Amino acid sequence: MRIGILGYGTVGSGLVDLIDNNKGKREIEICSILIRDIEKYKGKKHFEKITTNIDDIFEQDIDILVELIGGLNPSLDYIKRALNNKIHVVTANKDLLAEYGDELINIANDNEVSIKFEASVAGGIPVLKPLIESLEGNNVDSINAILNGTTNFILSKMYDENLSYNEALKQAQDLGFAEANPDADVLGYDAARKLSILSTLAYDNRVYWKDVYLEGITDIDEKDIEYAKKLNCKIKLIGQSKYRNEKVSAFVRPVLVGNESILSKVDNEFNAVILNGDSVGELSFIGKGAGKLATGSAVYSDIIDILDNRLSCVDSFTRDIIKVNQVIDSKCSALLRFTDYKKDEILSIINECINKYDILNESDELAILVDADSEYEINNSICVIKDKGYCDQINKLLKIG
Ligand SMILES: NC(=O)C1=CN([C@@H]2O[C@H](COP(=O)(O)OP(=O)(O)OC[C@H]3O[C@@H](n4cnc5c(N)ncnc54)[C@H](OP(=O)(O)O)[C@@H]3O)[C@@H](O)[C@H]2O)C=CC1
Ligand SMILES: N[C@@H](CC=O)C(=O)O
Repeated sequence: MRIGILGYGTVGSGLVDLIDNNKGKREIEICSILIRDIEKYKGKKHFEKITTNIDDIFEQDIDILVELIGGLNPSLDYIKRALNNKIHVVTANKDLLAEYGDELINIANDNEVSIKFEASVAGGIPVLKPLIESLEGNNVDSINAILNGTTNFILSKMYDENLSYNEALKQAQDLGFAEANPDADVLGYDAARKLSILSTLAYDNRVYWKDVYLEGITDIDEKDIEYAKKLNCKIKLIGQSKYRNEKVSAFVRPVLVGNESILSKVDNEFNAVILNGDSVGELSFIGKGAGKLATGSAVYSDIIDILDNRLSCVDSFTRDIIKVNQVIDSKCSALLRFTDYKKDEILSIINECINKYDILNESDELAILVDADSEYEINNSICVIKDKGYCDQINKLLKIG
């Protein structure tokens, strides 16, 4: 099997190591590797195969194009060119799948080749293949997940080692976990894209990533961590989606997760995906969600599937986009923090609109934990408090488990 690799960074070099380490077991020939800045790669193995010219890749009569550049451009053009030339594609690029999954699957189908993307969701965890193949006999109705290694790493380091947000982000970047632009990680876009890919496959309807309710971790501060510890919780960037009565609800947001739950035990760059199938029940997948060899492992497995002619069908992306509800319409709890506030007035509104509350702090700021019948109730009381001018700065952090 002759392959061309686009990108020789974290994942590209992880894949090359895996191919070299497995030499003799499998016939995979690296024909050419595309990068931008040749100077950076002097002294690296396979230097003789490195090029900055995309045409060199397509002139090599390759069977598979492996795209590990990231982003939408020029990856989209390169992948389309491969598919239209009847070359299989393997990619780790969730940005592309979330935005153009429908178009790419259609082009692949028209050309009778495969596009595989195991590494695009949850790095090294084999979760798409079980979802596409092994769970065919199920209707999956919920996904609860940690889908971004960088943010999970940052939140773990802030919680366990009292690292500042910036120190932890720098470490995640040095370890190769973060995206080229880490805003995609910390603002939640990356996790939303991954949740949309998982939800599309799980519910066999296209869930568009921009319809997912989205909050990143940039507002999480030391006080949130203190409250989390007080409540026996951790803070995790959770991706959750549910399918009920032909409707989907989906969010990516930082959440207080009870210490007894599986998700609270998933730390650092590890990811977790918990699915519920109507036949099999709950299934949990946990493993490294980012990093060179872990992600390389998922890319390698896609190449082997093509080599062994295991080409599964993923038409879910070509279905109609389904409406996504962004607010939780069932019982829920949240931590509310008020700075510069009128305490009595706020509590009287909370009393009117919300079932139950506990005060956690009323010295330097007001912090209360509320239990409500739905998130609408919580949002409603926040609106009233703001409208009446009792507090401008209100932070809300959902609590689950
Ligand atoms: N890092 C991780 O843990 C994971 C990453 N992914 C995904 O894998 C993909 C690759 O990520 P990662 O390896 O971390 O990225 P890196 O930034 O480490 O590497 C990117 C590589 O692509 C090359 N490249 C970038 N743009 C171009 C271009 N326009 N033309 C030619 N070459 C280009 C870069 O070359 P140069 O150095 O010369 O600029 C570099 O070799 C992304 O889609 C990412 O989201 C998925 C799961 C986990
Ligand atoms: N930046 C991503 C890399 C893997 O998808 C992450 O941190 O999870």
